[in-house]
Amino acid sequence: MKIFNTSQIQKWDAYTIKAEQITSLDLMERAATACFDWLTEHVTFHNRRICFFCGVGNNGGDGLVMARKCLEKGYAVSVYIVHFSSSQSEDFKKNLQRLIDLKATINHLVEDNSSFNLKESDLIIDAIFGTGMSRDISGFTSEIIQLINQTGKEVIAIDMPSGLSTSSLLKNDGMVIKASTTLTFQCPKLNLLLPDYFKYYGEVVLINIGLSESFSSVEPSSMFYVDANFIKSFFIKRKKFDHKGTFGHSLLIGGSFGKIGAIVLATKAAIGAGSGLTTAFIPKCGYDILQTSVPEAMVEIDNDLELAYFNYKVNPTVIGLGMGMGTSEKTIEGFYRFLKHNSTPLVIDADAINILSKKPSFLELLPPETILTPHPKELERLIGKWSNDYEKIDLMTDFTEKHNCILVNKGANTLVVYKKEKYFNSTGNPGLAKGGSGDVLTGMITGLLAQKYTALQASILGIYLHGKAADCALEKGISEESLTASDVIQHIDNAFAFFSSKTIKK
Ligand SMILES: NC(=O)C1=CN([C@@H]2O[C@H](COP(=O)(O)OP(=O)(O)OC[C@H]3O[C@@H](n4cnc5c(N)ncnc54)[C@H](OP(=O)(O)O)[C@@H]3O)[C@@H](O)[C@H]2O)[C@@H](O)CC1
Ligand SMILES: [K+]
Repeated sequence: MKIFNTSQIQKWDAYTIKAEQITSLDLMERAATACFDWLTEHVTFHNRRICFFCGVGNNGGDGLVMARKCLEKGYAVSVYIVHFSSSQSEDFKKNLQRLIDLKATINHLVEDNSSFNLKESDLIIDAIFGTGMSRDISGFTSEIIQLINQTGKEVIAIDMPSGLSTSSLLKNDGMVIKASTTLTFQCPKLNLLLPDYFKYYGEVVLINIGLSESFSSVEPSSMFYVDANFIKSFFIKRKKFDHKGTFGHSLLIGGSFGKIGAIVLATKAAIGAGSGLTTAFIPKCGYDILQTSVPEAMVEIDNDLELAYFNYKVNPTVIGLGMGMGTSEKTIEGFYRFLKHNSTPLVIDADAINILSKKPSFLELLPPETILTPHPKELERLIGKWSNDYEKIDLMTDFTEKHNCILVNKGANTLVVYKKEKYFNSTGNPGLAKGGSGDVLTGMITGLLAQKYTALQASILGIYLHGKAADCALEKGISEESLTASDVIQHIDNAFAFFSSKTIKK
């Protein structure tokens, strides 16, 4: 799914109105009804008042429609209009009149009369500003936002938490509604994916308001939300006469005394991701462990007791390396010699990334479109410090342009950056924040790259399936706390099933 900015969303809105021959008022009704439906499914109305804080633009209009629908159902409702401007949108005015016709009590908050009282059990709906928020909030509107935040009550934001723009740096930190849930329309917004603003947007729910799909297929964007439909657009299904040679040969290089587990996980994950043949190249101390724990893999060992010679004999399609590899002088020297002679596509993780950070001149030796999979600390060592998420994305962009590589920044909404293109993952859960998850991801991306996927596709498919496998594990009853990297490997099959399964009918 493409991620659009405010002006593109406004274009999309206008396009839908024209294509479907509906009015903007109809679209507002549709959007607010979808939010109301979500509320009725997810919120308890019993013994509870719903307090709508509405601006005077179309976001406020959405709030008014929702308030009307709540009143029609007999729910307890209070409406507060935040008069931040004397000009009101036409659709806001029409919906305000409809509420007045229903004899609803409307409270008007203005500069010199902006107080309100909330009760313990109140639920707040934030419909003050949506995508139209275009400048810093000041005066009594900012006081209202702060008062709402101070109540510490559950807040559901409509489209955007008021005060947060769709896709520009927040300059006035603190002047934004802190929502527990944000019901955003049609497509995710960049600021609803960035870790910096999580404290404002909380859980993000995409509300389909039926905007025209043909617009999003032609409107360009360099930012994408990686969901199931996106994966389907390039997923390769296996064919009857495919054989193991069709799916490449993955070589996983890594491991050191005490860290053989990392290479075991990566090797299993490459196999789980569909690699045709898989070899692990490790120090001798891991030989028995690998052969016993991954019988599907071939194993070769380094001439030294640690990884130093990189003297493997196989001829792989792709190499994934770094997991548990260590950063001793011998390993650094061996890695340098390896890079000098290697032309096989690479996926680089963990200690190999740390070596590249220490020896930036090695970066010139990477084959084109090498995939690097750093966690945030490794990323910082590689590209330098950033002071906000926008700066981080800029640094990642510059790095991938300079070195013609792909960066996979692991975390919630794992981000893949390839030059101007950015891909945010939609799958995964906090259970993945545990040692071993990264080794599994690198193994999976390596196994996918061994097949017929491009480096960018393998990265995107890898992050999606990795997160999906973790989600499937939770669906089977494993908790976020107890989820292990091995659980993720065990559920790769469930993750694939969304795209590749054939149901056998009896
Ligand atoms: N296609 C869709 O997705 C659909 C969207 N819909 C809904 O419409 C929402 C967008 O509505 P909107 O354009 O009227 O803007 P909104 O966010 O209500 O802001 C109101 C006005 O505030 C003003 N203003 C800005 N910053 C300010 C500030 N700091 N301090 C004071 N004033 C400030 C600014 O006016 P200005 O003063 O700049 O002329 C702006 O116009 C969207 O989020 C969604 O909820 C649905 O109804 C239908 C389908
Ligand atoms: K809002």
